[in-house]
Amino acid sequence: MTNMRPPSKNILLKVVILGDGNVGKSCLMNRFVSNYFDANSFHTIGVEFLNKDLQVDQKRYTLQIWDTAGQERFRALRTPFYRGTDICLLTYAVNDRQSFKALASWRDEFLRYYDVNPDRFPFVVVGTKNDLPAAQREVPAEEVAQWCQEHHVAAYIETSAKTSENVATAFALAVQQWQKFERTTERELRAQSQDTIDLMQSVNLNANRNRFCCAGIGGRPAAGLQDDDDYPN
Ligand SMILES: Nc1nc2c(ncn2[C@@H]2O[C@H](COP(=O)(O)OP(=O)(O)OP(=O)(O)O)[C@@H](O)[C@H]2O)c(=O)[nH]1
Repeated sequence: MTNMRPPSKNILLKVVILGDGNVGKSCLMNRFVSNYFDANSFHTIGVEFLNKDLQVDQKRYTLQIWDTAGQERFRALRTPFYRGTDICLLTYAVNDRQSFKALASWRDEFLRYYDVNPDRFPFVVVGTKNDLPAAQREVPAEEVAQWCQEHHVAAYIETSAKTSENVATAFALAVQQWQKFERTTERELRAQSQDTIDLMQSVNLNANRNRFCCAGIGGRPAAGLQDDDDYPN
């Protein structure tokens, strides 16, 4: 019995990373999963995924991280993988204004292929290449914060796959956003099931009333419905 492993209690979450080509999506994933940085990373073709276990707020998760190809010509290869996503990271590079401007179209593309309510889905904006000198920065943090506010994205973080700064924090933040929406959904489901129970109670009351009614019209009700107190012999 010593080699029996306890069942895994990890919650599996599918995380998709989107953003323009060259912003650093593959490097972000590789730094997080393998603690590795490739200064000559090649373009991704289609999608690639890696798993990584993570503990957030005393809960254990397995993140299934999908790194997608940012180049337009690979659109048809990446979009079939959007369905079933739990968390979407929208990435841009702090030294590439165009990649920041493209965030809205990445979000739109995601929503076109995975029909979820954008206001209730954990999108997280991730700035990459935060290690670059200030003189190369093309996207001020305040502008990103404003974009997030306008698009109802609650979380934004800048990272560097090169130095590791904020990489693990970005994924933990993303899980926390997921937890937030999950808790809201759970609360609503609980409230709904409470309503259902109340509804069932009123249905039962009606059922009792019908039973008396049937007895009055047609004599004795069917055997299964009879209550000895109500129908004395
Ligand atoms: N300075 C710096 N360079 C980075 C960082 N992350 C990635 N890079 C570089 O940016 C280039 C592109 O990185 P990738 O991770 O391949 O970019 P990608 O977004 O996956 O690109 P596609 O596969 O074409 O979508 C590579 O030369 C990386 O070395 C970073 O944090 N800092």
